[in-house]
Amino acid sequence: MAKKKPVVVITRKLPDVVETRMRELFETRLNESDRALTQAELVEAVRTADVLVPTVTDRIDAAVLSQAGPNLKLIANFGNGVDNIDVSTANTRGINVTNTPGVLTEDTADMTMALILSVPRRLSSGIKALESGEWNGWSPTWMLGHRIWGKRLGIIGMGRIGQAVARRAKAFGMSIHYHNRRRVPSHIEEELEATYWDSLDQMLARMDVVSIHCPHTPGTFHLLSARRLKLLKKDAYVVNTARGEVIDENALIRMLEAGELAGAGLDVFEHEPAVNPKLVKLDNVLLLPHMGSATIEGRIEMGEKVIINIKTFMDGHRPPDRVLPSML
Ligand SMILES: O=CC(=O)O
Repeated sequence: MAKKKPVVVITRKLPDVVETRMRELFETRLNESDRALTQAELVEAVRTADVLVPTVTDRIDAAVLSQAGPNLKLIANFGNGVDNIDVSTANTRGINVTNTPGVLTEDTADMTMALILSVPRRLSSGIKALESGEWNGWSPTWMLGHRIWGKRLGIIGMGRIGQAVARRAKAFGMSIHYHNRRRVPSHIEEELEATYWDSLDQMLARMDVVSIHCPHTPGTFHLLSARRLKLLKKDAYVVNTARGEVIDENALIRMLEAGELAGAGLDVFEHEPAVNPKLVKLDNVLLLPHMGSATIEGRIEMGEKVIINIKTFMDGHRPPDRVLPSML
């Protein structure tokens, strides 16, 4: 008798090729509407699924997990960050969690580099000025930004994405500095000519641009606190393509409004999808709607990773991208 296919509940619309392959392999339940599920709908999903495929927009907390049916054995996140999932509770309940690392590294690093280049060079203000008809022609003193070449980039979180950003920034003539829980292997430091700062505070005080690449965990919540933001130079820029919660957004806004920071490039926000209207009003910011990994190629590869994780797990093996609470 053929083995029963696992019931896989997918919370959001995924690329067509991914959904087609999922349908071939699993008893797949899709969300045709592409709106985020309500908490009640999520509870219904975990009650009935063998495997849940959530995304960053689904909060799989202890309350949701407490409603999980006996068949739920795997949460295969369509995404790299797993701060949307209570991994410890899942673990205690015998539910495995996987993510999709690696495949969105280069795309997210590209988007980060785009922000690192765009904010100091005032791309957003320039575009607005041109579109509103404000531009009267070239002027020696109009719309001046800051040079990138020769500036110091401070990377917070030197994992895959942090390193990919460092590689790009080095090619643009920036010097690379980083703070990380652990020092990266010396051959990587040498390749990137990167300086390690054990003290985040000391690094912040010296940087021209600071870019965040650590995950959001209880330990990194508001890592860039009001106190730490004040350590930055007045002409420094902050870039965030990681998670909004890593920065105290209200403190950042106050500093940008007061001219105590030169500008910010943000792809993520503390209360997504809400964006603080005060941020939108600022002209020294470039804001993007969480697009860091938004490439067709990347999203298909993320889907392939999800499929491999489910398939491997269902075949009785350890899924390649298993996330353990100790890794966070
Ligand atoms: O932000 C997106 C992800 O973590 O995959």
